[in-house]
Amino acid sequence: MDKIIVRGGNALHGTVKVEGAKNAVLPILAAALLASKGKSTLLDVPALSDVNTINEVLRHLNTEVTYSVEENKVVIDAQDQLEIEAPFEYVRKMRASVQVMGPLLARNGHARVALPGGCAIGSRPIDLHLKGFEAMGASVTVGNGFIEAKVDGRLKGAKIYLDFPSVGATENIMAAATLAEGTTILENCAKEPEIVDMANYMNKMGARIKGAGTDTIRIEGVEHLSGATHNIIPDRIEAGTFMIAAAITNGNVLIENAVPEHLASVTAKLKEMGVTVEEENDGLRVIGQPNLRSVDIKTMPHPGFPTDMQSQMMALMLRAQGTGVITETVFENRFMHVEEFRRMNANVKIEGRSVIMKGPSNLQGAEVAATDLRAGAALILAGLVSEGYTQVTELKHLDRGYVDFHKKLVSLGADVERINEEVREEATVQA
Ligand SMILES: CC(=O)N[C@H]1[C@@H](OP(=O)(O)OP(=O)(O)OC[C@H]2O[C@@H](n3ccc(=O)[nH]c3=O)[C@H](O)[C@@H]2O)O[C@H](CO)[C@@H](O)[C@@H]1O
Ligand SMILES: C=C(OP(=O)(O)O)C(=O)O
Repeated sequence: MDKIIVRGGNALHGTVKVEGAKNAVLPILAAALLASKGKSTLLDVPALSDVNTINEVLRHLNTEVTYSVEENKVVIDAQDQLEIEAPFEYVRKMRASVQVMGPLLARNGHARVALPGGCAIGSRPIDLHLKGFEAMGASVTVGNGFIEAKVDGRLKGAKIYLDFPSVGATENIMAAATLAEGTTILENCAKEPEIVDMANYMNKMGARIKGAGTDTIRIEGVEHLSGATHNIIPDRIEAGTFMIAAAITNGNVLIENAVPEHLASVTAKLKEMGVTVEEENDGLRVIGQPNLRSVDIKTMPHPGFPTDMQSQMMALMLRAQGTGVITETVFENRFMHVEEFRRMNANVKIEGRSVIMKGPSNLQGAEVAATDLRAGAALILAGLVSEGYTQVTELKHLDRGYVDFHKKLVSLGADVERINEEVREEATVQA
């Protein structure tokens, strides 16, 4: 089992380059299933374990997927008749596998996807996705651990209002609607930059989508879509994580490829705390400052403060003066990292959906577990400013969303090492 060992104390300096966005590439790879003619070529694809998982799902569904990790490129040929089923072995590894449901239903008139179940951050139902498919004429049944959706002929365009601006539901319904008969109007939909990226890709395939990035999306269905070439947008959450790495260590880092508009809410909170954030031609420069002020933060759908930055921001807030409050409104249970922070001597407590921090905490190195993907990054960030050594385990979560996280930190001057415990034990036995 791998672990990352961090020795705190080094300020980070230099330039770090952001990869393509995990949350854009996953639904876009799923949408590649819509192309019954030609191949799709996706560029700037990050080398993440989640990308391997979705590629496996696509192969299982009878597409040909060629992945060149060195070139950050995936080519998908989905022209043959597709299979209909995404089994549990994939969905349990990665919930985003459910994003194949809309494209499969639209292309095959039939899709069977294993029920995703909950995960470390909450129960995460997909009722809104399913209501959307039903509104477009599909019949949806749940049984034996699967969700099955079927439609006779084509889906029908419909007016659909989402009770909550769910990212996944917006993407799944938008993809399904591209091949529906007539027009779909999706209201109160999610406005995340990844949705705009996915709509841009599908429009290149021949779809007719307008309004992505606003709260109403209008999709005029077409008869077929063709493969297209598309560059994935930069990962705003990876960028935000490195912004915090610079701020927390009192460093000075240029985060290359960061898109300022995608990070407006994160930048605003960092500035409110006293951190310097400057726009440069090729990204954002973050310059840490001593004596940070505590702030109050509420996670919200985009353009609000992203839930995927909540735990990293908590690491920074632990270092600020005074009382700060973070309220999580998007997921019901995204505070598993709080107990791990406490093991590092953090002064932090949970009250309902809020976490209250009285700072600054004198953080101490400890052995901690990455309870989810962003928690893993947040614990490493806290380790950068802790006394002594921090060991972070359960790195499979981190690898879902960060490419070479420890190597990038090392290139900025951090004292971070990734070790493989089994290899180390073997070496000890041999010695
Ligand atoms: C692969 C991907 O892009 N993942 C992102 C996506 O997840 P995901 O698409 O799963 O997130 P959603 O926006 O759908 O979920 C937000 C909230 O809505 C609830 N909900 C959602 C759908 C539904 O049918 N019913 C329902 O109740 C969820 O339980 C959750 O509490 O957006 C989240 C919110 O920005 C991010 O944290 C994830 O990183
Ligand atoms: C929660 C996240 O991702 P997923 O929806 O893939 O679990 C995340 O990226 O922080």
